Amino acid sequence: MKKIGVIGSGTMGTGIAQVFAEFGYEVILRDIKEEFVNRGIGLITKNLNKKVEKGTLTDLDKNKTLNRIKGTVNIADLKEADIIIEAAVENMDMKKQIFSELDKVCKAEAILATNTSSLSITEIANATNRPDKVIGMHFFNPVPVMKLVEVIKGIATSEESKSIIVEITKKIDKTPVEVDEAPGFVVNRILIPMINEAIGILSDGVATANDIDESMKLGANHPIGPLALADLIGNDVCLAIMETMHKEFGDDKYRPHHLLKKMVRGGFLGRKSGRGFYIY
Ligand SMILES: CC(=O)CC(=O)SCCNC(=O)CCNC(=O)[C@H](O)C(C)(C)COP(=O)(O)OP(=O)(O)OC[C@H]1O[C@@H](n2cnc3c(N)ncnc32)[C@H](O)[C@@H]1OP(=O)(O)O
Ligand SMILES: NC(=O)C1=CN([C@@H]2O[C@H](COP(=O)(O)OP(=O)(O)OC[C@H]3O[C@@H](n4cnc5c(N)ncnc54)[C@H](O)[C@@H]3O)[C@@H](O)[C@H]2O)C=CC1
Repeated sequence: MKKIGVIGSGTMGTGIAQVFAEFGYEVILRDIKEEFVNRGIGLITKNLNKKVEKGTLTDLDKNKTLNRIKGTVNIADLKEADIIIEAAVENMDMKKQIFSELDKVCKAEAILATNTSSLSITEIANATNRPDKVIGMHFFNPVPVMKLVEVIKGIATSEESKSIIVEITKKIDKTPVEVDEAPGFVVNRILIPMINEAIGILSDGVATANDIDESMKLGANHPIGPLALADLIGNDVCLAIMETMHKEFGDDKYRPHHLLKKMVRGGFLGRKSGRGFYIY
């Protein structure tokens, strides 16, 4: 069975690590600081404890799952991984830096996947000497619940790499959808401008945050409203996606709302910082 490396133990990296471990894969979870790694493993433990409380997981299986996850701050520990999934911050320069480091330490045959929400796979791949083995593997938040994985080939990604990612996506009980490289791919090109519009409605004083969210829940049957969703995703991530789409398409319909920028500048990032459109 393949060994999985995960880069970044934040919102997405912890979800990805948890799901692979639950399906029996050995996982190496890497972040830049010991405290971040521990926080990530703490989050996974909390999630698994909830399942034990609900009676959908035994204590024994919880411990087996946790034992399959090894935390590290040392990127060289990823040398044993067959597939590495990068889920660090949504910033092209950072991703290029990470992929160039991964290219040096990982096995020649290892596939380097990115969970980017909007960035060019081709550009990330160009930071490595193995662009045929670099691919987009875009999970959705919360990873343990959401079934979709967008699989995105860059200009040089091989069919073989794509097949391996499609296959492993099915093995963890997710549904892969093949998507051509384009800013924001499919889901985020629809979803994030909707969130941006909701922020505009809030800023215009048309309705309160609660009423905007209630409206979309009751009037459009969304599971949660757009502002609660922004808090779940992270306002920094939403802003980064809008900025990428704005820059890449050159179309002002993707201009990030100034209130979104203000929230991020103030550290109102959503659930992960304890405060966004709501307080947590
Ligand atoms: C930005 C990007 O690049 C891409 C993206 O991810 S965009 C964001 C995509 N995600 C969405 O749109 C999510 C929309 N929201 C939802 O689907 C739902 O609100 C939700 C699934 C998150 C929560 O569902 P809910 O009915 O509101 O709450 P709740 O009853 O507490 O949870 C439902 C189930 O999900 C589980 N769950 C909720 N949050 C979870 C989390 N963070 N981790 C693990 N499991 C979670 C709960 O444990 C519960 O499980 P059971 O059915 O086994 O009891
Ligand atoms: N939040 C969401 O709903 C979704 C986010 N994504 C994408 O996933 C990626 C991660 O997003 P989140 O988990 O939300 O971010 P986050 O901010 O919750 O976590 C990012 C983590 O990466 C770590 N990190 C930064 N540089 C690193 C490095 N060089 N090596 C290892 N770890 C490093 C940070 O310390 C942090 O713990 C981004 O590219 C984002 O666009 C994709 C789907 C959904």
